Amino acid sequence: MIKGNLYCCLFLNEPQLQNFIMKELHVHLDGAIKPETILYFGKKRGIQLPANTVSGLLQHISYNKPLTLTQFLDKFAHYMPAIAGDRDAVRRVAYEFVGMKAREGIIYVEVRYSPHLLANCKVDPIPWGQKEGDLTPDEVVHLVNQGLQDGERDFHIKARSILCCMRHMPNWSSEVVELCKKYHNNSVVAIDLAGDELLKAETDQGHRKAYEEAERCGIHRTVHAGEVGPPSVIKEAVSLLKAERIGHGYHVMNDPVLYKELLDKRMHFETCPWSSNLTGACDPDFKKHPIIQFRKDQANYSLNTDDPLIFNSTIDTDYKIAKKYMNFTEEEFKRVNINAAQASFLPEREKNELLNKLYEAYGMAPNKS
Ligand SMILES: O=c1[nH]cnc2c1ncn2[C@H]1C[C@H](O)[C@@H](CO)O1
Repeated sequence: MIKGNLYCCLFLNEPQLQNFIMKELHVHLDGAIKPETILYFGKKRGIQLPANTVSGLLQHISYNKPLTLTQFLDKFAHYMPAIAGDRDAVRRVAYEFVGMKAREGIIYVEVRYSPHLLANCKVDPIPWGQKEGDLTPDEVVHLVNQGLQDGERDFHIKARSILCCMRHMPNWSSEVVELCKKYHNNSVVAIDLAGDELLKAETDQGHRKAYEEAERCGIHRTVHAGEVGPPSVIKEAVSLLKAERIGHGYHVMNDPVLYKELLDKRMHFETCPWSSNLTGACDPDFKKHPIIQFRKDQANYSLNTDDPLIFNSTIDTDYKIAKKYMNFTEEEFKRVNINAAQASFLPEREKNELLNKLYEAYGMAPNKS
């Protein structure tokens, strides 16, 4: 599956893009659903959607001019009622996700989601205005695992998952960490904290306790921080929540001392160029993007899609932006993917296997990044 010489075709059309093998660490399962699947389950379950064609639905869900993070987060409410609470839908979304990523040329992906936002039972409040049903957050994780594992078998790539706590729901977080423990290395590799980071000045006690428990039990940790929020959110993620990676993290640039400290520590930043434009996280002029500074400083970062359904994108969109506006070279794309492999939350042996695949595919000697 892995082709020897990969890069020359990167910016041509999609089938050739597969020749460049990539890793993706920051993508939301509920932001990466096929519109056809939303329509199918909406119709099957008699759930009203804003439109009944793919293009009509996309007009409501996806967009291409910057909004705020809060406005972006509101998009999920348009379609999640069609998927949440349905066993077949949850499993199918996970399965199709793996196929989608395999077609993009991704060989390893860590996909994240909130089990509570897909459930309709044993979750308080029940999300998306659903009636109470019998799908618990625990069973959601089981179903997503099945979908991901079936996808791995059929599409021949590796897919692992990260369970999200949600900033506005600190009462869900203790169960999130328990689910991480229960399904540790059965697809689930880490915990995340997602949602609107501007909600509160300080991270809620519920999240803190969950992260403490995660650290105690050897569960890997990433946190959305400094996407739209100030560097203090990143500081807190690192010092209090013991984050090993930072989701986005662009606003670290506003605190040069913290930035230097995290560069020295080799902290990994999961950057998402197109997302950062559409959520209003960064200046819309890509030539002023913090990723350019990351590149200059040879920081530890990766390139990711975040929510490709809503941003109407694939990983190719983000790579094209990096090449066109940020002067990315072949060497930098390789480095970014090696960074992603090294920062992945896989057990050491599997991580090394993947790294070796990359070195081989990129024509590099092992341990040279
Ligand atoms: O870019 C993001 N920042 C913060 N939260 C996000 C972003 N993209 C998606 N989410 C939220 C909405 C999803 O429902 C949730 C779990 O995937 O995570």
